[in-house]
Amino acid sequence: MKDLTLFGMPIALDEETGKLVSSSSDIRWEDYSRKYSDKMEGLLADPDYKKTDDPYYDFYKAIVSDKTRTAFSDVALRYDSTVILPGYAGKECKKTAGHFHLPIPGETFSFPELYQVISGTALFVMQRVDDYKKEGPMTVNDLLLAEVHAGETVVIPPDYGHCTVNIGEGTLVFINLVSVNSMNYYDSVKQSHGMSAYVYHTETGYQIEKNPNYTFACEPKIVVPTDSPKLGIYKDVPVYTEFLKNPDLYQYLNAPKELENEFFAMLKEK
Ligand SMILES: O=P(O)(O)OC[C@H]1O[C@](O)(CO)[C@@H](O)[C@@H]1O
Repeated sequence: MKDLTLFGMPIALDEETGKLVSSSSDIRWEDYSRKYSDKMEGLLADPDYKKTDDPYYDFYKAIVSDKTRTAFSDVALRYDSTVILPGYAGKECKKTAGHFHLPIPGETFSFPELYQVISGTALFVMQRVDDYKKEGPMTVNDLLLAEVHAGETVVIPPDYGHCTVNIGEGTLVFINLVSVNSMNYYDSVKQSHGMSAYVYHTETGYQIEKNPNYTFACEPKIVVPTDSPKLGIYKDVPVYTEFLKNPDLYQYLNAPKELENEFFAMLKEK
């Protein structure tokens, strides 16, 4: 068992099964699901990779303790976790499917989403396109690849489609804080055979390749996150703990306009 102290609550990773385990009966998740490689069909760099028994990632929806449930529901935010298992599809690093968020009701832009890495190393692929519901090739106007290590946090800006890639050698565990009203849109990513950057494992780390099913009006930028007091983000401090101190500070996840620049300002080019 590996203790995952960055969760801010007693949750460990069972390294044999890759599953999260809570040592407190008070902590629950609303739902759990595991995605296997067959469900990634059409999203991978290699269209022929279809090993159906290869586990890709687990999703734990709405993790709360009885004591903290209302702190999250009062501000309409949800705390989930995703665990991407080790391994590769050919040479491609394992990743989540990827999606865009639909616009906030009554607005022209979508909900942002906060992610903190709990264990392992992630590359968050974040892409802004000309039209996320386009049927032909989407044009990428901005492509940010955020390298995020355990204890670090990134916020996906409104209107950026995103997926998370496991670029470490082991299991990647991360949490997200997101509006309960945020809805996902998958079709255009699926039709494009994944996000606009494919990430491959190499001897020295990882390598990026542009997905040929997109048109590019920009070059990919590798960035790293920094602390942001305005966003309640501090390296090695669990977002869960920080959120409970001041849930209202995280209202930017429901109403992002005022702090939007900060989502970009906290990212530094590598
Ligand atoms: O919905 P996808 O693209 O399979 O990815 C799952 C991801 O989406 C979320 O469910 C919430 O937006 C994340 O917690 C998770 O990492």
